[in-house]
Amino acid sequence: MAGAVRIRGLVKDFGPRRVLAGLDLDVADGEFVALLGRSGCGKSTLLRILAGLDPDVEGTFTVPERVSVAFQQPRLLPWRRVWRNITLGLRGVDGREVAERALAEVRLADHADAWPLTLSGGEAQRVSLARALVREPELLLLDEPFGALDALTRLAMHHLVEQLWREHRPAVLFVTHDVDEALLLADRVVVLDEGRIVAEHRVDLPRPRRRASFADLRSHVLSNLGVDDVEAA
Ligand SMILES: Nc1ncnc2c1ncn2[C@@H]1O[C@H](COP(=O)(O)OP(=O)(O)OP(=O)(O)O)[C@@H](O)[C@H]1O
Repeated sequence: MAGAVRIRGLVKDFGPRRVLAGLDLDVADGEFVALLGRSGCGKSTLLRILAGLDPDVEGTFTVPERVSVAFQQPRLLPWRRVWRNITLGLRGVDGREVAERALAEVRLADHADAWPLTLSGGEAQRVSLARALVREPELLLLDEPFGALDALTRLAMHHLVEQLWREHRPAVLFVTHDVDEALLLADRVVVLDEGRIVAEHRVDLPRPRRRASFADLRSHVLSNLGVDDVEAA
């Protein structure tokens, strides 16, 4: 297989500020990769570039044909019902039926006719995931999708994302600040700093994972991020 993502020597400048400095990264078909790094290190910039939202770069990258994105804020259109938000831009399909199927997958089967402003944060984020899924992405770009959610809703979303990934098997590039979240979900954790990948860790643990199973790896990743693991023994 050609691989889902291949990035070589990617450089991105905002004026005099170099945000990506010759970044290389591969993501295999169906692989779940978490991208960690300090605030402002260029994670969202990288995702925006891969999503085709910022063509002004140097270097090369290839992504598959079907790429979907979900952001920290669900970005639903408040004047369209939930099902219309999901199918917006999809052509040649029975939108209602496709939306209902996707909503059932994110456990919101009875919310097709709801208005976005009546949804909780977790529900809106699940609609955002459904909208990403109906495009049957080969690559799913998730930019801190649970960053704005409370801890319990986050836990439920971890299970849901893992299950959806298992069923659909897109490659995933998942930006998060949460090391535990990365180790719970990803096949590989990569750490970005100074515009390049500075460390990577394969997470060879069976799923579903427990936090206790990755305590050592957690300390290691945190030290790559320049943070002491206060929970370490
Ligand atoms: N459109 C823009 N114009 C100018 N500078 C920008 C623009 N977008 C991002 N930047 C700068 O590029 C750097 C990287 O931003 P980016 O949003 O990619 O970081 P991040 O790693 O996703 O941060 P966070 O974890 O806080 O979301 C930051 O210094 C930011 O200020």
